[in-house]
Amino acid sequence: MRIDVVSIFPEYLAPLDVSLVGKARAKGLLDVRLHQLRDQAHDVHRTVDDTPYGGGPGMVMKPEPWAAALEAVAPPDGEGVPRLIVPTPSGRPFTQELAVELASEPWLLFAPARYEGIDRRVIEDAATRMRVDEVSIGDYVLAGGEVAVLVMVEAVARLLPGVLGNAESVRDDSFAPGAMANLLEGPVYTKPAEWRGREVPPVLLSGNHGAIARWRRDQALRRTAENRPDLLERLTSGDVDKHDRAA
Ligand SMILES: NC(=O)c1ccno1
Repeated sequence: MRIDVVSIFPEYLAPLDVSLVGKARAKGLLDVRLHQLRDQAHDVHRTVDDTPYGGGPGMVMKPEPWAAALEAVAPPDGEGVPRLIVPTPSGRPFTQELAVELASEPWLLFAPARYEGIDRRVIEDAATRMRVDEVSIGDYVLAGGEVAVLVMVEAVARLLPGVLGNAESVRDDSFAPGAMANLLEGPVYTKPAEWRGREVPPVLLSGNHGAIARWRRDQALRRTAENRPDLLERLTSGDVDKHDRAA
């Protein structure tokens, strides 16, 4: 997978050099390229923003530098077309399901905005050439989209074959498609079996895989009921025993 990020703060994406994503890049599983938006602003101050039409606070990111930056990354007559992801509080929710979908894309291009956002015409113009998703990582406002890019790149990269040491752990993720869809992951334990007077649940030491699986699902249902009752509403009645729902 190729990932391009255009930003006025490409240094904000430095964490993509370390840990899981850094190792994936070193293994050649991920090709991450960072681009400075200001390189496409040719006035003496390399200006990328201006006052908003219609008035109001803040500044809006100008269309010309962004259009030039996106076309420099993905020339209209070039080979292949990226999927453009624009982080914004007003976007569709970023979910594990969307992360799985994006992990199947060969090329993602992220356009994190600063200020009050990017002139709308940039999105409309790009949509004539590539798929554009405006995506929110949560119901809050950040100073810029770079942090959202870090979140999305990590969530997507860990799903790529060969990135995680144990591909099985993706299957049991919270929200993972399949058995865990709409369920939070339950508690986890490791050695020692007793620590500060607290014992590991005996079922986890039993070696009874069926009982362990049932216990884990029960714990997932309980944690979901406690922390995200809204998710339980999405589960079909067949998934959740009435007793568990009331738990
Ligand atoms: N909530 C978000 O995804 C976001 C992106 C930029 N600012 O906030």
